[in-house]
Amino acid sequence: MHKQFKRKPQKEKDVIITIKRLGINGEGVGYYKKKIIFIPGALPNEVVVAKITVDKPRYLEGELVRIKEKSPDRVDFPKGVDPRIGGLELAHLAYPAQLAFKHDIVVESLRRYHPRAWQKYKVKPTIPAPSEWGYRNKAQYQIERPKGQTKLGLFAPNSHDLIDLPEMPTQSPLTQKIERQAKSLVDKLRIPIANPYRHTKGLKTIVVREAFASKQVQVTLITVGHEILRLPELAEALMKLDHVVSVYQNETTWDNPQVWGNKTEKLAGQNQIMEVLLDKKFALSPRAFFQLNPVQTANLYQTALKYLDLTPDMTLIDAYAGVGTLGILASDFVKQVIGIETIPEAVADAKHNVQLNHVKNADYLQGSVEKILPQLQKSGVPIDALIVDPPRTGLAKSLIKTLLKVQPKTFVYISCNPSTLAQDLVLLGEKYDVRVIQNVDMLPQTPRCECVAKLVLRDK
Ligand SMILES: C[S@@+](CC[C@H](N)C(=O)[O-])C[C@H]1O[C@@H](n2cnc3c(N)ncnc32)[C@H](O)[C@@H]1O
Repeated sequence: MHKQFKRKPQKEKDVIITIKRLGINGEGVGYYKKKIIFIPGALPNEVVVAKITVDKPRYLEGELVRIKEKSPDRVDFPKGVDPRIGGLELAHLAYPAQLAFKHDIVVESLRRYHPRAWQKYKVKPTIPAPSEWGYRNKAQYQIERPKGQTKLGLFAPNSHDLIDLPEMPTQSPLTQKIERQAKSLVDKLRIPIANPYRHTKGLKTIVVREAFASKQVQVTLITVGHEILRLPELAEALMKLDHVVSVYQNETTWDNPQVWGNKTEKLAGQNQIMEVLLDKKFALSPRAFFQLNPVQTANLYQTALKYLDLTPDMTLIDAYAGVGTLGILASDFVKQVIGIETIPEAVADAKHNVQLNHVKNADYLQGSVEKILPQLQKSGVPIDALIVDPPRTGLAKSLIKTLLKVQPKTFVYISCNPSTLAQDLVLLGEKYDVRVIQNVDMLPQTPRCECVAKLVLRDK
């Protein structure tokens, strides 16, 4: 008999762990036989029973079985909500402790990469979100039809389990309602659904975005393939729902690892939906980035504008501009704004938003900041003030080199990833000191951070 069959199956043993801290993904971190172990759902100072699920040379992963000693910061997970859903990693932690955790994550990132004089940085307490629940303006649900039954929802992490119409307490109620209604219409019209196993054409994802100020809703139907049976009828039916004013199709392919494909086409209604922030209007088309928590975005932008110390003689570069939000808000306080953004639709929205707000001193350029900023410098544009708001990957090394040459006098860095922020500050530390970092909680119940750092040129 093969050796494998002679051995008795080893029963997985439960282990007892004292949780020391939270990891960057919000999981409890402890040690078992000197090896680090990550246990989602466990909290600092708790003693828990866990089952080891992953055993790698450098770390372990465990599943929480039972809490032996409970943290005073533990709160009940929202009732009726599937705990496997992503985006609720901290929903079992009291909100003040979530804010403290987000502050500590920033300090830990600084400690890890130790940019010059980091101990002197003032890392301010996290600004709480006005609402801890119902704040998300966008729902992006996947669609499948196993055994003829339509399912629309979110995948449980690391699985092919699609949780159908999940109760999602951080999502705005209107976006959830439209997703539910969209599912019924897809079902009624028997719209073909893209099959992930057979790689067939059809509907793959339904994105619902709400502009909080106007209550206008835009629905984007992401499809594999272009010609999908009865899709125009679905668009018409969606337009009849309350609040829906715009329906688009975005086309993707099975080999695209991103949710969104490159081709976007309007099927019905308006081109954009209208959001309002700090008394300025922002028209949004489907692929343009917009913060997920519009109410808290006002606090984020006000912090950034305050740290910029703008004066009327300055030229401000709004780098990674999205639909032009920060530049348009800053335009009242400077001589000129130049925005830079890669996505053509976002640039078109930014230009449109400049006109909507009767702004006369702002223009938006399409392309990468890495390419366009050196061109602006060469053509003699004075780069007095700079705001960067990059994706999670942070700034490209080539851009940092350019910035160290250009040396804008006032410089604000908005970051959604404290780890890349700290790494970029190491390089920027050659010329810049950091005065203050303000964390703004954009996404309660998640471990995600958003920080605003104020950089000042060091006196030689
Ligand atoms: C985090 S969003 C910030 C958008 C905007 N500042 C806001 O607050 O709404 C980052 C934006 O940068 C754009 N982007 C990503 N890489 C870029 C690059 N290399 N150059 C210019 N824009 C880029 C993305 O398309 C996205 O709109």
